[in-house]
Amino acid sequence: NTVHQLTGSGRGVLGDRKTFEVDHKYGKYYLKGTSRGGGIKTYNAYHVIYESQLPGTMVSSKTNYFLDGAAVDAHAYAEKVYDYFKNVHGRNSYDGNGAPVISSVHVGRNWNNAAWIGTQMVYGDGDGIVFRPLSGALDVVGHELTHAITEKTANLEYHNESGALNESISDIFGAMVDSGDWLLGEDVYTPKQSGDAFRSMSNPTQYDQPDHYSRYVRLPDTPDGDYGGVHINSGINNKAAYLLAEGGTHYGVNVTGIGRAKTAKIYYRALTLYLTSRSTFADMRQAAIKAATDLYGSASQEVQSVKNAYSAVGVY
Ligand SMILES: O=C(NO)[C@]12CC[C@H](CC1)C2
Ligand SMILES: [Ca+2]
Ligand SMILES: [Zn+2]
Repeated sequence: NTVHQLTGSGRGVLGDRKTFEVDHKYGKYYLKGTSRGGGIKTYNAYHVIYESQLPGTMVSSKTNYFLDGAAVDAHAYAEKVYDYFKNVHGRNSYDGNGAPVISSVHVGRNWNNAAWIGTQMVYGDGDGIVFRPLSGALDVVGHELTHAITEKTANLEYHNESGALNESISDIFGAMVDSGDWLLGEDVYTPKQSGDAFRSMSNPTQYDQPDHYSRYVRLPDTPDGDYGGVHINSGINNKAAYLLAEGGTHYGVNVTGIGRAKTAKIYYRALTLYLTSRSTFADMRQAAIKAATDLYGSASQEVQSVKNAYSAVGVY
């Protein structure tokens, strides 16, 4: 089915030039691609006050060159994340059935955050101190779209251990799509300070996350308690995933790395077939073992490494 793709271009948040699919109508170009599933569309929510006014106004330009860096990155990175899940995992959009991917940028006022709100992605501009516009990080876009996939599959409840797994799964696929490192948000975090990140999967403790179950942080299941510390305790499962891919010795336990690609396949299969809405960390260990067994056999190195990675972070 040859779809006539129109190509637009622009510079992203970091000033880097990129190209992406656009639409042309009534003499204007739009950030709307139709060749991926039900389409990828990017909106400007600058004037939006209430959530009911989302997504806002579809981003347009008189030419096929776009000047809004946050919009350029939200659109181009949504294409990359769509392509990753389609080409690597055979999944057609976040629902597996070609759901349109909708993003809004310039949401809120200097909002230091981004989110999947159940129907679309929303990105703040950041305050220029803590964050620059958050769609400028491919791992953030991957993180948010993975929340949508999780919601459509395991639907891990967003609190306590299942919520920490929900967060970790989003970090894992954010890191897989942004395949150069094990950091999260490094491209948009603290623009005035180089070399730091919002989270580290290779060394969660660097940004005050636990890297062992014995260090699990019990917090109230309230907004102020980060719903039981979902963005804190995700470090434990993040460390396990990092060890599974790269290997290492952690708290005296040796893990033989199996590489990023196999690690991604194990977590994708665990997420879509074995995890459920109330899965605990112990359930995560079993789901990963089952997925690795399906994929590589019960006597495989991959299965042994899954067991060792979870033992290394104190999850049995
Ligand atoms: O973890 C997150 N949301 O659940 C973050 C927080 C900062 C980045 C954008 C959104 C990641
Ligand atoms: Ca990264
Ligand atoms: Zn998240």
